[in-house]
Amino acid sequence: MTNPNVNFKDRLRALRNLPAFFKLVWASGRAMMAINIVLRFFKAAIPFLLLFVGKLIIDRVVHLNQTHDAFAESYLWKLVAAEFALALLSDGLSRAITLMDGLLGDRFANHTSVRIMEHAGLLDLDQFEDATFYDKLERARQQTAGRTILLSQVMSQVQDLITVGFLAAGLIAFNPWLIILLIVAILPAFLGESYFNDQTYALSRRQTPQRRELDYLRYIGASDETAKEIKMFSLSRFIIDRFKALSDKFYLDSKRIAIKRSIWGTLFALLGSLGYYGAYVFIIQQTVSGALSIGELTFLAGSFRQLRSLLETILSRFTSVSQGAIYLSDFFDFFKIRPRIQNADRPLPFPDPIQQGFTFENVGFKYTNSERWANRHLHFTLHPTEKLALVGENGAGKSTLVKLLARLYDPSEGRILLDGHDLREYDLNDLRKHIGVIFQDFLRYQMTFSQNIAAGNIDEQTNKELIYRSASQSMADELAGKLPGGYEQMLGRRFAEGVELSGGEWQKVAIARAYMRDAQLVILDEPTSALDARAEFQVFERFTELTQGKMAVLISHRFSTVRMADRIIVLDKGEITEIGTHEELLAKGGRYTELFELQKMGYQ
Ligand SMILES: Nc1ncnc2c1ncn2[C@@H]1O[C@H](COP(=O)(O)OP(=O)(O)OP(=O)(O)O)[C@@H](O)[C@H]1O
Repeated sequence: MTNPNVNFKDRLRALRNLPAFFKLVWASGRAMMAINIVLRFFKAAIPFLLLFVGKLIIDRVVHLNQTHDAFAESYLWKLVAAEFALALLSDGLSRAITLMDGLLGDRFANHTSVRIMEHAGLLDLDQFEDATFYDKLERARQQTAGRTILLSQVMSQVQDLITVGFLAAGLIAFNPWLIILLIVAILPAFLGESYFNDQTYALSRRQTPQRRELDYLRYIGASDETAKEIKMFSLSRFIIDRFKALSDKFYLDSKRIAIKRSIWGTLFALLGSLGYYGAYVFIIQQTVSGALSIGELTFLAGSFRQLRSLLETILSRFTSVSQGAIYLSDFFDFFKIRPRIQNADRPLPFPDPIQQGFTFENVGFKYTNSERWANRHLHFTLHPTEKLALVGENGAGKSTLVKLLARLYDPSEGRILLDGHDLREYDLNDLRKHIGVIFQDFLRYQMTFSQNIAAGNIDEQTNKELIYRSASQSMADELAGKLPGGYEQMLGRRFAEGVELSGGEWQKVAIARAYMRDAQLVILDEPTSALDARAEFQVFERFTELTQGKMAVLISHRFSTVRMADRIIVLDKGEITEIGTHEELLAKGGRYTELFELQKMGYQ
């Protein structure tokens, strides 16, 4: 993790993110951004113009008090009309700017959310399993609202700087020392502000993992998916207590900084007021002595007051802009994460049909966050048209093996060949298209029955015939007949009118996904565990029939299913201990026989 302590230099450096940021904003709404800039430019000139016209009006009034000049009077009313017009314009511009900011902000938020999802879609499975990565993803995601605010902050900053330019020009024309007095009065407040922002940022970074935990607790504490278990185990209190302990700590840490900040802020504001009144006294003295007109007095006092508040706003906004820019680093850092599993420079097309099969050559694999080998010394070939079953106790490495086969991970040692070429040489998209996998923890999409099946090959989502056929092949079609909405029935409980399915029913729906694509290799990683013995037998019998001429890998703990395979691999602690047909393995009297006998006993 990067150092959570930031200093002024880091802040300035973070501003370098702004051009890339504005490029993104520009991409999400060109016309809106251009209009916004023009509006803000006009708005920037108005405070100066108002003060200036005000000065002219007062001087004219004073002049009229002394001489009754009809021409001067009509000029006075023109000035008043101009000031009124300026006030109206200012109001109109403010509203238009707020509207543009809001609309542009919404577009930008949508645009970046899409970019985050697109990028996340490219990343590797093991990157999602890494906590540091998750923190980055979380920060990138979380600050969507912050980035929208940053957008209008930067725009306002530029606008205010232009206004300062106008006002300062007027002030300098009168007395440049007033500007220096102004800066001296404001600087301490700025430094204090920036110090406390650094503290807040460091705190919020330190708290990211805990915030994730809080979100998680909030989720398991109150969600449709968790309610059943939480109730039965009476876990509610446990979760609430954990949530409270964490959130109280959060609160105390933030409170400490907020109090310190408020005390110092008051002191610094006092300094600012001293500076202002010093200048005010000076201007009054000059007016009394006759060096300035009353109009000039109001103009200068007004300019000084507005400059002070503008500069304070600009300086404190600088800390929040740079703060936002630092958060932007997190955002851009997320986009810098590159998937390790990538296409070769000149990728090979997936062989169609496969000639020699998949060969594991001394393949070993360790998960990034683990020291243990999940698979080791894997040596075997999966031949074309062969049905292979994987058997082993929990944690033996069966799922890992199939994830390697589908190239969700690359081996840590050894290699996997497909028709004599390393799997890494093939086009990834092509590979994924030709391999169909249904995992034990397949997703239960809170979508319609039909969409749940189409998920297996989303390009064919409108191909009703294919969807019906796949459902019938996995025996999910009987279920559709019973649902009130048929194939268009919403599944799950999250959305209105959704119907929840039983575990086994969900599994049949998931298996239908495997039939949606014409894959050359189909992997079923135990998606049948919730089916009753007869249903599982039927599902696999059909599966074997329907995938004739194709390669398949099956994982199941039921031997009635396993024995349907042409060959069986027995895994133990990640390594292959036996390999052969059901009969060969039984004849051997080894681990397979032992597991087989155990299960037989269970059925007696
Ligand atoms: N994402 C992961 N990160 C770290 N370790 C993991 C991960 N997934 C699995 N493992 C570890 O790798 C080993 C093999 O797990 P795998 O899921 O391949 O076993 P399995 O044979 O499929 O088990 P089961 O029959 O319970 O599904 C286990 O020790 C497990 O703890």
